[in-house]
Amino acid sequence: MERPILRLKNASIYQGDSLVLSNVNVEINKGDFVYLIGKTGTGKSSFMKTLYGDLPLQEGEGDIVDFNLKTLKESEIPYLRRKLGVVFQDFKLLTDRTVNDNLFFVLKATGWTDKEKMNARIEEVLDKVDMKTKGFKFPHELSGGEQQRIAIARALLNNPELILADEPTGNLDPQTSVEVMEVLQEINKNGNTILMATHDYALLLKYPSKTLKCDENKVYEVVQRKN
Ligand SMILES: Nc1ncnc2c1ncn2[C@@H]1O[C@H](COP(=O)(O)OP(=O)(O)OP(=O)(O)O)[C@@H](O)[C@H]1O
Repeated sequence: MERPILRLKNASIYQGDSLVLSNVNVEINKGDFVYLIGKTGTGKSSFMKTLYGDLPLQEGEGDIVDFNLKTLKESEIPYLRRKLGVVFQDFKLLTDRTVNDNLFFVLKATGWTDKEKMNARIEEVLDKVDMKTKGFKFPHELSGGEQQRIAIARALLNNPELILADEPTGNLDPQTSVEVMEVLQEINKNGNTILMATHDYALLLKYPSKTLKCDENKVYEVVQRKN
């Protein structure tokens, strides 16, 4: 069997000295779409941050896209992030440049040099999120849902093995959330693995999938009722 994309074993996650999650055992396999739910302050963001190297894993074991989180060095973090696509609630687009230049910036920063290939890749990812005609726009000229679709396109640039989306619909109205979710579903159908933290139970009901819940310092899988 293929190795899981993410595997945490007896992992404990701390913010400073305080324990946020203990004894976490989680596996995510290629092609999975997994939700991470839980009340505010239960540790969803801390969990995500540990996965993209923003919080060190202090206890237990963790392997993600072939990196060992326990022994991860500061200098390895950029390489880990290249194999991950991270999407945030507040989009985090650079406001002083167009969509194309936002995407170009990331390609350049991750070692791409051939202009033709860069432009072709930008067109490809914009097409995946149905934003091919909006490359010349500045972020402030786009709606929240459109900005999030650009952020998803940006996450796809380097063909990530795993997409980590932390409350990607948190700033969007229900209709726009569904549109962004459709994009994520489509990307998942095309083979991308996605872990998405969310508060939005309506999305969970509409698009049921494997669900992990943070509660009382633990992470456990929720069995969804089918009715
Ligand atoms: N930078 C930090 N320094 C210290 N404590 C923190 C920090 N960030 C979060 N915490 C604490 O860690 C715990 C988990 O917070 P976290 O942000 O991971 O929860 P969350 O489930 O993502 O919440 P939300 O849904 O509100 O984003 C909380 O008790 C929070 O106060």
